[in-house]
Amino acid sequence: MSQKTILIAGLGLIGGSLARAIKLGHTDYHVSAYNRSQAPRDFAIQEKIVDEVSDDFAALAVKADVIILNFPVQLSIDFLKKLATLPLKENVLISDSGSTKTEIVAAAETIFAGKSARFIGGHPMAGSHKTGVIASDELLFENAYYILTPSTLSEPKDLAELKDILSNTRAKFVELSPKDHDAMTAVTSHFPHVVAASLVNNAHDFAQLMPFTENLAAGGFRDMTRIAESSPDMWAEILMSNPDNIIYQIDQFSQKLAQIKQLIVQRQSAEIWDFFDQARKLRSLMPIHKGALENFYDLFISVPDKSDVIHEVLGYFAGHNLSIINIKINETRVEINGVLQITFKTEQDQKTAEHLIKENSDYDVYK
Ligand SMILES: NC(=O)C1=CN([C@@H]2O[C@H](COP(=O)(O)OP(=O)(O)OC[C@H]3O[C@@H](n4cnc5c(N)ncnc54)[C@H](O)[C@@H]3O)[C@@H](O)[C@H]2O)C=CC1
Ligand SMILES: O=C(O)C(=O)Cc1ccc(O)cc1
Repeated sequence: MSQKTILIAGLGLIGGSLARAIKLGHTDYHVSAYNRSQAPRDFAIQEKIVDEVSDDFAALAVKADVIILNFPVQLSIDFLKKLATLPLKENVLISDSGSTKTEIVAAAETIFAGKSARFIGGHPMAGSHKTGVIASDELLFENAYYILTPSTLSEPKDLAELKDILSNTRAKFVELSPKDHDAMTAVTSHFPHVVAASLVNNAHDFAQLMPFTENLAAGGFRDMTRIAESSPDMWAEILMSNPDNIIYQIDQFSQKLAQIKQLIVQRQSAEIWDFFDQARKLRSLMPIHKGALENFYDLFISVPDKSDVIHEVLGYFAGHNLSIINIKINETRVEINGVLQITFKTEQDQKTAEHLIKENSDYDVYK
């Protein structure tokens, strides 16, 4: 154990979650936090998320051994520039949590060329559409990938040091080049946010003609658009920071839409079936089915909206000694089925439970 001062700059959802995890994992560390506004600072002290808070970035930065920037991407680059003007500690280790990596790593390499500061880009691949320290959670990154992008300002021992500092996030660390990171996250994160926002805007436009439309949005629309409630500040910056990869995805996607449109125009029902079947098979093979809790096994049960349904389903398992890790019921509405999600520790328990539910009820069960 070593005494270190860790500065969390930006006490929002990500900064707050990192601070919580770091402090819980390393009680010997002094964790300080910069935030421009007072309410998050007061909250963080009250909740014992950090040891010290201030709106004086420079004063905290010069005392820090490790600095993690948790701002919208472009602002983190501005803060890197500020850091370069300060008498920082020798060999200070700097990282960030931004959703794009090429721009910030290139900026750090230029800004700190010839200085002793070390820089490693970071991106925890978990989060929420919510913002702010109030939504922060020390388990936010558990089992999620945490991408680290080394730079010319870092060596393997620096990576090991950063992983140790972040170890209590319980994330899975992966090293990628900034370029590969930005290409891949454009597909799985940045472009889907563009689609979600477009779906909502599209429904709204159509509702100008037929106002009842929005009332008919069901579970599928809700699942596909939750992230449209994300912060516009953050997403505008992400698009500006990774434009070429996102434009490429928009072009690829436009081609896919044009293809399916053509199939519909030509009434090619067999090909349309193949289009959906291919997606269904591919999705079932994607690692997202393991969720954040890799190696845990989920069952999704379509259940009626009644108060004792969890009791009822658990009753089917009586005497089978199944290890259940988590039970969650997604929002249900009167007369509409809800989804009961039960997470098991082993595949065998998942199979047994599936069998028992099918034997005792006519509920649909999915993995
Ligand atoms: N929200 C998410 O799900 C994820 C976000 N990220 C990245 O993490 C970074 C932080 O995002 P969140 O914590 O979600 O956002 P947030 O909105 O919860 O927090 C942003 C922080 O930046 C500060 N800030 C904003 N403008 C400022 C300014 N002009 N001067 C000083 N401070 C300012 C705010 O006070 C706040 O502390 C972003 O770069 C984002 O791309 C990465 C992974 C997941
Ligand atoms: O809300 C969600 O599900 C997200 O997609 C969270 C998220 C947002 C930004 C990132 O860079 C990584 C993860």
